[in-house]
Amino acid sequence: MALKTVKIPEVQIQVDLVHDQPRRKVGLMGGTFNPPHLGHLLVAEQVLSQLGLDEVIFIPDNKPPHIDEKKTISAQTRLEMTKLSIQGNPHFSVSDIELKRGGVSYTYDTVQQLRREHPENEYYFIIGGDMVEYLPTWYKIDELVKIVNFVGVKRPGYQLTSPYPVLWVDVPGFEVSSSLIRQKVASGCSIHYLVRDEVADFIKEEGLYQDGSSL
Ligand SMILES: Nc1ncnc2c1ncn2[C@@H]1O[C@H](COP(=O)(O)OP(=O)(O)OP(=O)(O)O)[C@@H](O)[C@H]1O
Ligand SMILES: O=C(O)c1ccc[n+]([C@@H]2O[C@H](COP(=O)([O-])O)[C@@H](O)[C@H]2O)c1
Repeated sequence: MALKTVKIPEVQIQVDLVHDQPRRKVGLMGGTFNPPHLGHLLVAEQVLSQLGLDEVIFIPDNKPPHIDEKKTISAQTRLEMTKLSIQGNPHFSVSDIELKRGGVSYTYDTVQQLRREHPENEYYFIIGGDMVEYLPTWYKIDELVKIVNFVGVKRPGYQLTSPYPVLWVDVPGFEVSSSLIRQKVASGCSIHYLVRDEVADFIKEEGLYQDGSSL
């Protein structure tokens, strides 16, 4: 059989690299993490697996919008403890985006910045059930709900309705909080099994929370 070479005219194909790829589902776990405890890890892991997220990024705030700053230790120290807390989980990471930006850490600013840097991602902001009733007070909340999915983690004793769309996730209740950890350290009580060993060691080595001034 005789073969003939045929010249095909050049065709220009434009591929939309952003929207032709499946969007990555990224969870954001914002917090003061003063200190990070096993409740944070339990919640992040459950949300990751129940919603089929690709990863969860822990974001320690620089200046929390609604917390008395005097009770908070340095952002750098909280960042360091958060890194220790997530060690070994390939789906977890820690971002210093709010520390680098400085000032009060509004979630709207953080999500906008992340969307600019990673337009391929779809974001899920994880909040404890205790936070949901305060959503109406958040900075630029009407715009924020349009660019992020809020995931509410059911926490016993807190209101489970919100004027804004919230994706509710059932997580076994584990009533640990950073305030409880600070109280236990100040009163010389064990925090074993409430925080990662690495975090407990760090708190001890640095002498954090011992004088009760951060209660
Ligand atoms: N045990 C828990 N179960 C479910 N969600 C939690 C739990 N602890 C904290 N969260 C949620 O994790 C996020 C970050 O919390 P944060 O760092 O302020 O810790 P916290 O334990 O609530 O701190 P504090 O006791 O100092 O108020 C918030 O959305 C909070 O509601
Ligand atoms: O943007 C806001 O107005 C806003 C108000 C309250 C809380 N947040 C964020 O919610 C996360 C949990 O807050 P907190 O106070 O429980 O540590 C943390 O990332 C905060 O920056 C954000």
